[in-house]
Amino acid sequence: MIRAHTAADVRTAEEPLLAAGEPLMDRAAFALATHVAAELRERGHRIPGSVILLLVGGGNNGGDALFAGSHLARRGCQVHAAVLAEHPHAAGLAAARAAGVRVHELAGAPDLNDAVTALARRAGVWVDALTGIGARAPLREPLAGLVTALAAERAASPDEPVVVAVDVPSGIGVDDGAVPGPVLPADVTVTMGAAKPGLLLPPAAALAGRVEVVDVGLEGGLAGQAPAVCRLSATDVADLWPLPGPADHKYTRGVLGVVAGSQTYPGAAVLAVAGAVRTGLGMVRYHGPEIPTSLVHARHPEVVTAPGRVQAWAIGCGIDPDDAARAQEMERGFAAGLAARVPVVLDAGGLSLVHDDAHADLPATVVLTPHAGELALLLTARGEDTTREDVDAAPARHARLAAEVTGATVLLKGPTTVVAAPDGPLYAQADATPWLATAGAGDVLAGVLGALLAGYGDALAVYAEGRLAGVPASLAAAAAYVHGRAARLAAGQGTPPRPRDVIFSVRRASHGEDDISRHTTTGQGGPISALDVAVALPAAVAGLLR
Ligand SMILES: NC(=O)C1=CN([C@@H]2O[C@H](COP(=O)(O)OP(=O)(O)OC[C@H]3O[C@@H](n4cnc5c(N)ncnc54)[C@H](OP(=O)(O)O)[C@@H]3O)[C@@H](O)[C@H]2O)[C@@H](O)CC1
Ligand SMILES: [K+]
Repeated sequence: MIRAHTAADVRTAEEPLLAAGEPLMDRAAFALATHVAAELRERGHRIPGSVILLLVGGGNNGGDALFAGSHLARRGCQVHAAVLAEHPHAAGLAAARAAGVRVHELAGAPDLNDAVTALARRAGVWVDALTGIGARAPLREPLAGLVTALAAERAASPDEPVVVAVDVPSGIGVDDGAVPGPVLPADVTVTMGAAKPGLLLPPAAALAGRVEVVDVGLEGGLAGQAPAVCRLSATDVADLWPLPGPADHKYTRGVLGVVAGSQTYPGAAVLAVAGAVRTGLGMVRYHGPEIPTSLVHARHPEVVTAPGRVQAWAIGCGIDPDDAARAQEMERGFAAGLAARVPVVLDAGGLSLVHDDAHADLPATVVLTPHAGELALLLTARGEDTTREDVDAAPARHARLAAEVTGATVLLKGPTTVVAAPDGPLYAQADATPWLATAGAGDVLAGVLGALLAGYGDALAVYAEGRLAGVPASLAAAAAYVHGRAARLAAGQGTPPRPRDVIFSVRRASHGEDDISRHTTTGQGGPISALDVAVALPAAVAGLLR
């Protein structure tokens, strides 16, 4: 699991180490230099003679780059430092000069953008060390204008330079993933001590490139701090998976009640049921009108239509809330779920059930699965005026707000899926493929999540007593992971990345570098349908349980 910690938590963890004289910046700088060298090697460049440009701000983030630059200069690189602050890190500057780094003091220069762009044109690697966790986004002028000019220069450059961000791409919201102003998109972000929330959360995460976490010795200090954002890996999902035992039967494995599909949108029923059945559970009880029922039975003869006890509900896929009969059926299922205190997934039309506060203060075992537009509608209906654009600009904040307003857990669908409960960490899962943006994919996800929740059976009913606090959110993140993994398999793109907590350990003198966002199989993949995703689910689950 990747655990991302806020800037404040990182500072709290580093304080006693700095007071004890631990050389945190040396570790950070050495790892940064090693990663820059690795990028050069990976692109087939020799390290001696390579031209590197450091973009140096006035804080310790700039200090990291200056010390790293001195290592690289000693390895024969031609290193230029564009120093953009009046008072850069003094020791870093001295070390850089001593090692032969060419220092260009450009703070206050009238032709700043031209001067830096001219240096940038000659360099194969740009190291973005303008600001790190000590800065408040957005970047101020003149750095904002400079970053805009460099981003344009890079986009126009025929042999794209590699951009390595130090700790975070300068200008992102470190704690919330916001992008309130210009940011130079990075190929790699080398982050110190722990991942930061903005490296996992949309929209900033998309500007961080591959994220490398450097162990500088903070893990002890961070162990007592709850992470702000988590990302599950295959191992975490496998640990959460409800495995059937020899004594299990269909009722103990979990029964899911599904209220999905309508005469107008019958296919949604098939997809939601397929998602559930192929994720694995004891049984599905389907509640719907004639056409969707016969389609469901044609594909899944094992599905039962008789009413009876269930351990979870999935409600709303393919249902127009204006369809009075279907709306009544949704309400019946929801009320039954709440009364029995079993988990309920509300998707698509089912979200209308929480547009008013008739069901105020829901338990976190109710999981809402909106996309950005549906979340904006829900928040607006609950008195928090919100547009789709607002949600896109700050997905995590709005998912958390919806969780606080309703009490429910919220899984906000998107290229990176964000899960928020009223408390506890956020989850940010980026396991899927752009091919998954296709009709019906959300119906399959509702089925996957319903099956997982049903698999926990009545255990989740005690959630109200707090024994399994946080489990609905982690199961929602696990559902997003498996859904994404199945989509990648279906699209021929292999499995999602395998994140690890610490990738590069300087203190352990490890040279076993890896990264947290490189996929095991690359390639563009190919188109998929929602049904393809459902079909790939058993293989996706089997692969992760191996
Ligand atoms: N965690 C760890 O283990 C380790 C962390 N380390 C490193 O320390 C970094 C944190 O360093 P830090 O605290 O010195 O702050 P930093 O990010 O350089 O920013 C301050 C500078 O930015 C400027 N500035 C601020 N806002 C701005 C804006 N909107 N727009 C423009 N400028 C703005 C501000 O100027 P001022 O506002 O003061 O005029 C000042 O010059 C951290 O990210 C990591 O890289 C390693 O060295 C050791 C191990
Ligand atoms: K930076």
